[in-house]
Amino acid sequence: MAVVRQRTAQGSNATEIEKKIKRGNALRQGSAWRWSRGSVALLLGTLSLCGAAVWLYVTSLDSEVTETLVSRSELVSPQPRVYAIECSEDYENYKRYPGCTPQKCGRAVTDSVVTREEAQALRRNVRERIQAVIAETFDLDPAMVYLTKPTFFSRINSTAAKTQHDEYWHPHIDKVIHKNRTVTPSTLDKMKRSGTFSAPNHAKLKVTYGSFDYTSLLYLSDYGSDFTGGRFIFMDQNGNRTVEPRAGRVSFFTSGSENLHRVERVTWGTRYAITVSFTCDPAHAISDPALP
Ligand SMILES: O=C(O)CCC(=O)C(=O)O
Ligand SMILES: [Fe+2]
Repeated sequence: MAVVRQRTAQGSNATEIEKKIKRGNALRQGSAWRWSRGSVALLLGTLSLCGAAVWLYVTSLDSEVTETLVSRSELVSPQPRVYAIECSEDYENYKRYPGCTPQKCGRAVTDSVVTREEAQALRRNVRERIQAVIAETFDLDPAMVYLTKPTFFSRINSTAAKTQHDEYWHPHIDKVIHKNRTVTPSTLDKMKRSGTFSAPNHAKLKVTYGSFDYTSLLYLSDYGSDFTGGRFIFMDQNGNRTVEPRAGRVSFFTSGSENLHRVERVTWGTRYAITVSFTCDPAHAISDPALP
């Protein structure tokens, strides 16, 4: 009897132990499951945080951009895409040259004047073709529109600017402003509204180039794949409008304060462009520079 009882006791002990083991296993499995679910959630949380940080970084590179006029991937051909805008009052302060001084103002972009291959090869006759498309777009006599200086090649990367002229990201207008005359009230108003007015900017506005009347830019590299940042930004009263560089793209505009602009800082890679400028004043005309 005693033996049986002992056996029974042993048997019931074994069952208890088995149960405990099973309970222990179940608990361990449960906590392992909870643990792995927790890790997945943590991983997902971290990934989404990283994603959000990257997105914030990319979008904050230039959060002022409100509209892209022409994106890198578009091909504007055969006709230029023209955005007409009202001419600023500046022109009233300058001598008017019939057949050249802007009567209609605006900005335009074309990918068909220079091919990507030609942009890469920097062919000589680029100037005539740009001059022709400007004359056609703004109803000018091409013979009355002269190449002027500076017409230059620019190479921009993310290294620090060496001189003030390398600080291409400041808002500016290309047409010269006489030393003792300040920008027109409407330009100032535009700058104040867009939050870009500051004393140094104001000073810079007085020291841009010579007597540009039409500015053109021939881009030699692609936004997004050759470099990041570096979009061209028109700073309008009601928002900013960008042109994304693309090899072979020619962007051109009247050089008055109707076209206040800047270039975003280049954050990666190298951006190549040629600024080709035109004047109406024969006194500021130059002959074709030899291209490299
Ligand atoms: O390179 C550009 O897109 C614009 C440069 C510019 O604004 C200028 O040369 O005045
Ligand atoms: Fe400019």
